[in-house]
Amino acid sequence: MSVPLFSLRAFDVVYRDGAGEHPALLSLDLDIAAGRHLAILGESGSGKSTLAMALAGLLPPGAERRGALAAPGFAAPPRLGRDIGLVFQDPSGSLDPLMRVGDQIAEARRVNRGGSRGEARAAAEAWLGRVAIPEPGLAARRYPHQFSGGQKQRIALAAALAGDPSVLIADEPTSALDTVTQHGIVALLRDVAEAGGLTLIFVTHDIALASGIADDIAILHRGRLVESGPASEVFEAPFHPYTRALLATRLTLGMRRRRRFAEIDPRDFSVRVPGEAANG
Ligand SMILES: Nc1ncnc2c1ncn2[C@@H]1O[C@H](COP(=O)(O)OP(=O)(O)OP(=O)(O)O)[C@@H](O)[C@H]1O
Repeated sequence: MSVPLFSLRAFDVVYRDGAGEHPALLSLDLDIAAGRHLAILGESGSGKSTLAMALAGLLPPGAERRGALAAPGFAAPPRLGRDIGLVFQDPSGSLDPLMRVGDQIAEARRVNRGGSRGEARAAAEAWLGRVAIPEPGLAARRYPHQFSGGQKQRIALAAALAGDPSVLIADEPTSALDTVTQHGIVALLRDVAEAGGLTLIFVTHDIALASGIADDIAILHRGRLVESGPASEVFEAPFHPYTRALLATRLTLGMRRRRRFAEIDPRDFSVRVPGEAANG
């Protein structure tokens, strides 16, 4: 790999609160390559969001970092909005309900890239078009509540990209959406990342979505990186028993959601399909 965008070595994150210490990431060694699409995959609580927030420089004050997290692929320390765009699971959390969506995207443009108000407004409408919001000129004058959940996520994406970042971190951006809308958002993320030559870091618990978007995969389990590499290698020749178990659960992806990860026994990584013998 040429110079990685991000490089983590023996990287730990520990949360501390009144109830004690909660290790969220343990001894992570990972290089993230520029221009590729990385899916960070794992079940709930495995540390995916913690890793995404650490990369974005957004760990909360109570989080203690140890080890190294460097950004050698940037000329200067990366800045949120300008170098790194961020979208979350709930687009309402990143959109101001009292502000017209066009103004929000224009503001993100001006704060990060300067220019006149007119230029920023034009950029906002162009972005609304690029994320496939119909009638961008009219849409720009509407408020977030006047859009569907999927449209709001598209608008949040436009705001995240308005500052022309080179990296987009998407933390479970489709979890709150129905399946059809999910696939539309994933296709859009892939398209905008490809068109802009962006590095995409996509956090998900869903193997099917990860396999639809990722060049590279990093799999977390209980705060540890158990496997990482090109998606084709990880999916075709998984090395770690947890990855093999995770892929075995892929058979159940068409089934009810709650079954997906509950079937892996953390003690021996065997896969237990409810009502059947373990096949791990
Ligand atoms: N602010 C916090 N204070 C204390 N513990 C935290 C905090 N944030 C996360 N944790 C703990 O750190 C661990 C990793 O959490 P994290 O949110 O990174 O996992 P995740 O894989 O993104 O999970 P999910 O998919 O459910 O969002 C969990 O045990 C979680 O309870």
